[in-house]
Amino acid sequence: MSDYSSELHIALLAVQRAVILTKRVFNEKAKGTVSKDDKSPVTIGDFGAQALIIKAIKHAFPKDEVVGEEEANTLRENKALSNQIWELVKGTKLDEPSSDAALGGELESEEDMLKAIDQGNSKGGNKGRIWALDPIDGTKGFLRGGQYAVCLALMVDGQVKVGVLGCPNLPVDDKEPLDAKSGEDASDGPGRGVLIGAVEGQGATSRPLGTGTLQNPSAISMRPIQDLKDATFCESVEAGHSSHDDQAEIAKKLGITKPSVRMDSQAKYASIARGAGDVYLRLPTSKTYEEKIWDHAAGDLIVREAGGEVTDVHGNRLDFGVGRTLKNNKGVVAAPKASHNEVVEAVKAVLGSKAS
Ligand SMILES: Nc1ncnc2c1ncn2[C@@H]1O[C@H](COP(=O)(O)OS(=O)(=O)O)[C@@H](OP(=O)(O)O)[C@H]1O
Ligand SMILES: [Mg+2]
Repeated sequence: MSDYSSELHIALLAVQRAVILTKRVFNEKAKGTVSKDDKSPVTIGDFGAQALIIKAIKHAFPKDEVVGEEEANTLRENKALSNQIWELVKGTKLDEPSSDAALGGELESEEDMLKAIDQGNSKGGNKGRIWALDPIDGTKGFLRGGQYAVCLALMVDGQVKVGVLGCPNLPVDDKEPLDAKSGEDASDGPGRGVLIGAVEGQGATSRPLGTGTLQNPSAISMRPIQDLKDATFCESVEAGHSSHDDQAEIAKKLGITKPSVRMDSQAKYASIARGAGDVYLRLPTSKTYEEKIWDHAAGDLIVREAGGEVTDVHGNRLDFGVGRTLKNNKGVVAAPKASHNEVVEAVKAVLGSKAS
């Protein structure tokens, strides 16, 4: 039986390398959006980070498939854009040569970059080894200088086995509690950047985000919470992605008095997993939207390995084995194991009262 140590190692390094690129994109102000879709914009960093990570996975595990958020069609139709991304991607490497070599070194050409992006086209499913990749999750947060995450998870036969989240704008300190400002611009703050990982059955760990070597990991766990009324709960910044109104009503029902912490991306899963917050609520805003597996796979495992439970609004575990989306689930409820049931009951009560 695999202990997934080499998969975790490669995933941590690959995410580290991708973050070098996303930071360059941000700092060079080359962060303009490519897609006009207001709900989920795409930046040039999304394409570059996807290429770098897929190159690393395919080098280490050639037979594995990848479900990646982006595809290269737009770039093939827009040479200038493709070239702009290639100029950023080609110089991006880890500081430690042996770590970079473990990822297969640099992409060789612009065409190689486009091919790597398109290798994220797996249909997903419940057979074999499939990685779920979100090169920049929380793109709106990224653009604002707020929270974003580079997210990578390995699923085997539809079960998440390895999860990694690179959160460049979260504090390094696992115990720094969230406050109302945690989701705001943090791009230039000192002591920021954390890399979190988990392997099924082996717990979750964090270490500072580096640029080539992996520092010693610390075990992370959710905060023990005696009474839910003292909980800190996280939600999306975007009201279009999850229903702020329903979430406020649920919090009230649970007696939570602290204001919600709004932040973009899977930094929400990362934050509750390390005890900086307690509960993550993502209530559907539409009957038709299907959550994407790359927006949840790594966070789901990390929270569960840190002592939490993650389900949909009906209390069912998220099903990552049915394709590129979570079509069997609606919404997300993540909370410490001992309190999770109480949160789901409150969710059901609030949503149920609106059913008719
Ligand atoms: N309608 C709707 N409902 C739910 N979710 C949606 C919806 N539309 C988009 N998305 C996805 O939300 C991802 C980001 O979620 P966040 O909670 O971080 O929100 S946000 O960052 O504040 O936008 C975001 O991921 P990224 O595109 O990687 O940022 C989208 O995949
Ligand atoms: Mg996303």
